[in-house]
Amino acid sequence: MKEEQIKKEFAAAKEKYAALGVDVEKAIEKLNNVSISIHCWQSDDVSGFENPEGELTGGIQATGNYPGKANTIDELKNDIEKVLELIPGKHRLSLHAIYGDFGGEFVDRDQIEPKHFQTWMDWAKKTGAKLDFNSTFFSHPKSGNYSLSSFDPEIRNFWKEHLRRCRRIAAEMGRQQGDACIHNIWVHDGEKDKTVSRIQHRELLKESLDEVMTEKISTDYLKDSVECKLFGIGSESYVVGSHEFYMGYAVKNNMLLTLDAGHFHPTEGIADKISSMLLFVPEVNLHVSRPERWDSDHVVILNDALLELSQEIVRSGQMEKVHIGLDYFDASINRIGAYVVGIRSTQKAMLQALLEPTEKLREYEKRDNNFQRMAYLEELKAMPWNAVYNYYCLQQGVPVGDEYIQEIEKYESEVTSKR
Ligand SMILES: C[C@H](O)[C@H](O)[C@@H](O)C(=O)CO
Ligand SMILES: [Mn+2]
Repeated sequence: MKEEQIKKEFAAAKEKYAALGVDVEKAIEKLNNVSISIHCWQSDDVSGFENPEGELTGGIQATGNYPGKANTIDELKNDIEKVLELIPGKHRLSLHAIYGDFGGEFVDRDQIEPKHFQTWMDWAKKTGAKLDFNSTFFSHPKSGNYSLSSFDPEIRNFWKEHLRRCRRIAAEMGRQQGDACIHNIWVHDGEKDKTVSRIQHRELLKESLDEVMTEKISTDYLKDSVECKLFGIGSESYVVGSHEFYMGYAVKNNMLLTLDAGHFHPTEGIADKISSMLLFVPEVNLHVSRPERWDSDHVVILNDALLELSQEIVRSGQMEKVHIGLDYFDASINRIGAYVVGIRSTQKAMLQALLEPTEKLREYEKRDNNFQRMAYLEELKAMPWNAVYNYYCLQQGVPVGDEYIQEIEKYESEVTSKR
């Protein structure tokens, strides 16, 4: 697309939005402050570098076998750098504990230390992408159905030590980057079929978390967030860390709650949860995903669920308290493409929400003018928000419109297809 055309379309869009009382430049500025936490695990189908040939367990599954996955830390870094070149704004990278730089040695989960992530911290400094972190309880011989909530004290101790170390690693990331690292805690524990000892396992999970959390670490460095789930593959009947469990836990302990779009009943969205949770927890962490009939972790696209979620984030007036992270892993398509589409779609949804004349809509709402509210909400769908996004990309020196597709094809033919 020609620069002149992009600017012309932007000028027309700006005028249209101004007529609704919307300041387009302000919306762009706010969008530019939205740092999306990019999940490292789309690049390699959640294999990691601890035991890359091992089985992916914990009730999650990456389906497909598209060539070109990242096999080494360097490949992963290169892929993420390519992604960062193709999207506007400054973003974060979310690492799982199995992605450490273990120097070819096997380092078990109860042995990991900040030093195993120092090369990542150096990379983050160099690229300007801050880090978030995730403890990894799955894909390990000691995590069958249960880890932190196991009846076996040895198993629990092993995972408590893992969690303790992950918190310290995340805190060190936060310290070095001068910005708190969000440490996400997702524990897959659960069972395939009707489970009788539900409360016992939940007591154990609570006990394990409580014990590890006695180590106080400043939220200047570390923000712990707990992620619930309704069911997984092989844990269809019972997941210890359910929504009620972690909502209760986060509220009681004043911690962050992670809402993953794929972790609820198939037709239940997470958008409407934002305004409630912000009243009871200090901040909310999101795992933006796309469940297709189940928690299938499809690439995020610009659909109604994403738009509603973005609207609720913006309308809450507390954008700075909602951390947007991505969580999907599609192994059936070009993985760089999967990242770029998901990130750009998330930004487009956020931009549409930021371009909403919310106060005007609220005025109608207050007066019970619900036809007008509905009509404007419909009209907004056809407003030229994409011209604004194109202009934002131009401003930031990244591909405009569909230009990123060619870039990805080029990277595929020159880099990923040769792996
Ligand atoms: C790999 C991630 O930690 C994982 O996807 C988790 O966040 C999740 O959502 C499990 O379903
Ligand atoms: Mn998740």
